[in-house]
Amino acid sequence: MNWDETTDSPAAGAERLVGSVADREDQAVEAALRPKDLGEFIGQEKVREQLDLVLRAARARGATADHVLLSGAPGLGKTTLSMIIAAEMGAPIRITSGPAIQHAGDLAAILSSLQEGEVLFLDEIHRMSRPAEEMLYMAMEDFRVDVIVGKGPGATAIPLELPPFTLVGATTRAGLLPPPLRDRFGFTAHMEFYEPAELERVVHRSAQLLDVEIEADGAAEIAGRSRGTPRIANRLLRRVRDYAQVKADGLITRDIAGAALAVYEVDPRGLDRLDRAVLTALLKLFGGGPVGLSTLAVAVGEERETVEEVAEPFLVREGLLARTPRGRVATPAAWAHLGLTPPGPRGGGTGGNGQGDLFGA
Ligand SMILES: Nc1ncnc2c1ncn2[C@@H]1O[C@H](COP(=O)(O)OP(=O)(O)OP(=O)(O)O)[C@@H](O)[C@H]1O
Repeated sequence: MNWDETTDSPAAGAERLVGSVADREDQAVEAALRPKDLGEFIGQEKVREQLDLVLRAARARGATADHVLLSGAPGLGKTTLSMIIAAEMGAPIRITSGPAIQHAGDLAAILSSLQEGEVLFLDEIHRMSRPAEEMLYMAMEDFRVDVIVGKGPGATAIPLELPPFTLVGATTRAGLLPPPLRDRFGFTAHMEFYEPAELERVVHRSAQLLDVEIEADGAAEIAGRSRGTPRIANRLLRRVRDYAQVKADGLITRDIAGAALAVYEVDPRGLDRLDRAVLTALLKLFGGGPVGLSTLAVAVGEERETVEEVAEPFLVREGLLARTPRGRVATPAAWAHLGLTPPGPRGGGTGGNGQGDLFGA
């Protein structure tokens, strides 16, 4: 699975119950739900094993850990892992992000105030400005930066020694990082979407921390609708908890979880209203495609970008929709998911106009 093509865009994810980007409520409660050490961190076995070796070896040498690059979709635990790295190294952590560092001076200010061994977590590292990025190369390699004082021909570079530190960079798209930056990380970990069984464990753990009673079937129901993402699992758990409190006695069973998530229009596979509207239009109006993106967007009354960036990534990842040079095409799984019969070889079934993009997309 190529996650580069399948991540929700940050702007789009924020307002959906199944969006993978943190909303305000997530930010408020996530701190309480974060695993504190590698042992508590669920799933991502390979990453955990490799990181454990890197950190143990550094500790045994009494050295600062190598720089770490974490790549993967939002909500898979990159921030959590960076905090775990700091905790395992017994080091403080400073958290910032690429978009917050627009000038090299912003980065110089942060770097020059780091303590020895400190972990600097740089989220969305691919969105840093170019001059800051170049300053980071030298800081990562030689623990030194050149601070430029003055402007024009009179400008001078004053070298500044930095204490050894560990940079933990996070990105949703490792492919967007320039190779000189990527090469300066001693350890790169790619985080995959979680398996349903792993998400069940996440739900059980969070339920315990939130003091919510949940049956195994209830946790499985929530996990199956969480799109492989712990952040979404935790968010759905909170909505199901509300429902269980108001409509029942607080205990989350499979039926309660299913009924609660039906209210929020999250279906058993994790598709929401928009995802289903796109699939339904593709199947019912266009016979499963191929149809151009613009036509599909008009048919569901959404912007082209919304369909492309919000709905499609998950549909593609789930194998329900394919992007082909001739347009969007539904897979047999899409017909099955919506309980519809695909048209026969001579254009029977629900039919469709079989046209490409009327709007020239
Ligand atoms: N492996 C895990 N085990 C248990 N909980 C997890 C795990 N990974 C993530 N979580 C939970 O999911 C939530 C989101 O995780 P986190 O903020 O680390 O994601 P992220 O990848 O940094 O997201 P973003 O890219 O948006 O910053 C946290 O509250 C955390 O508790």
